[in-house]
Amino acid sequence: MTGQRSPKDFFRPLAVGAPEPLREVPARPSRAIHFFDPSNAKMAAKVPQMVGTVDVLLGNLEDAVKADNKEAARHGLVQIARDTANLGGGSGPTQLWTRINALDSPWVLDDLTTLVAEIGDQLDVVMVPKVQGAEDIHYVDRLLAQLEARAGLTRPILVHAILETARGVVNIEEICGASPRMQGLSLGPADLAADRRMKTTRVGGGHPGYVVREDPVLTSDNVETSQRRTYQQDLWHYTIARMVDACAMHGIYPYYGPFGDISDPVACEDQFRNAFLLGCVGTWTLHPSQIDIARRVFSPSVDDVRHARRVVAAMGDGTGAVMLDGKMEDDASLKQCLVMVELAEQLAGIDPELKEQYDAIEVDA
Ligand SMILES: CC(=O)SCCNC(=O)CCNC(=O)[C@H](O)C(C)(C)COP(=O)(O)OP(=O)(O)OC[C@H]1O[C@@H](n2cnc3c(N)ncnc32)[C@H](O)[C@@H]1OP(=O)(O)O
Ligand SMILES: CC(=O)C(=O)O
Ligand SMILES: [Mg+2]
Repeated sequence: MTGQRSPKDFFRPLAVGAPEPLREVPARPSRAIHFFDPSNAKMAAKVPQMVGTVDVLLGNLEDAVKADNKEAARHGLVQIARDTANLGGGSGPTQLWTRINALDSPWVLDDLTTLVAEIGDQLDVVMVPKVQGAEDIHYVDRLLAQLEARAGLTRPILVHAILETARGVVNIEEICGASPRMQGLSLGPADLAADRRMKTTRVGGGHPGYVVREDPVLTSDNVETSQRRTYQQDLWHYTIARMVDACAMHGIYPYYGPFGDISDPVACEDQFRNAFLLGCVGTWTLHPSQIDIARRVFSPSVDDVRHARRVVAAMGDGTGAVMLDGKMEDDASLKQCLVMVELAEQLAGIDPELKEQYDAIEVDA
């Protein structure tokens, strides 16, 4: 593809002295990417006690941080990273991510130069907003390599793109494949809606006007018998499905994004669950009350793990077909069950409560 590195150069460091790019993106649990504003003293004070209770803590520097607080947020994040034990750095229970300012903003260069120099060894992933195409990832890729080399880092910092422009959606495959640093994609429903000129005013979630109406039921005299029901549809289905395919193709991870109606945990849970079922590995949490929802939704249920283990056991060498509870299982349903079993094992490795629940599962023949 034009502008892409040749296969032989794809995994070469982009600066002398920069760490070797990873061949495979580590599958680290990231059910909840919890956003906080490092310039908000009350939020910042809560961060140390959140380590170990949430998979990812993300210091947000972009939208939702007031322009006057941009520098305070950047320096606040450096301070928090330095002062908080077991936060980020490629191991430990909670990863440290940041969302930098947009690439055309006056703040982004200082965001990257400061953060990589000061806390690059702790920073696991840099989230880049409003990514339009591979050229944005190439810019960040080279700059990170130069800064990593200067800071003497031995582990590459990964990059996550937010899909929040129509052009970004159109270029989704080239964005995912632009660099071995690419860790994943998140949906940016608020900016994306504005860029597409959608007629919504929300941050993620459904809309009561986006419906399908059932056909009229007529009597033999051609009179309508009852009111026709409507069914609300998911505004984000198309975009999430594209993200899942593009990410799966490139071996990276898709995430839902923000659900702005903090006061509606039920609808929040539904949106998160749709994303989980379609293939997303996690979501953002904007408020502490959303963390438990994300953790619950993006961890396979005990019933699903029990069923998956039963299929694995029944399928023996993994070939052929068997009947379980009146249903046919074969190589393909086994593969789905293995996705569930592997995710459960991975999560049990970092979540003692889940480990206890999964360990207690008894699988009958
Ligand atoms: C479209 C996008 O770009 S989405 C991404 C950008 N947006 C964000 O990052 C938003 C992050 N979240 C927030 O700013 C806040 O949660 C808000 C503005 C939504 C609500 O904040 P508040 O009105 O303070 O909520 P609330 O009163 O319920 O907070 C309860 C407590 O939780 C704290 N809290 C709220 N949000 C967070 C958070 N994200 N992380 C840690 N603590 C938090 C509050 O400081 C408050 O602390 P206190 O008990 O010591 O007073
Ligand atoms: C997530 C985000 O930044 C947006 O929805 O615009
Ligand atoms: Mg946005």
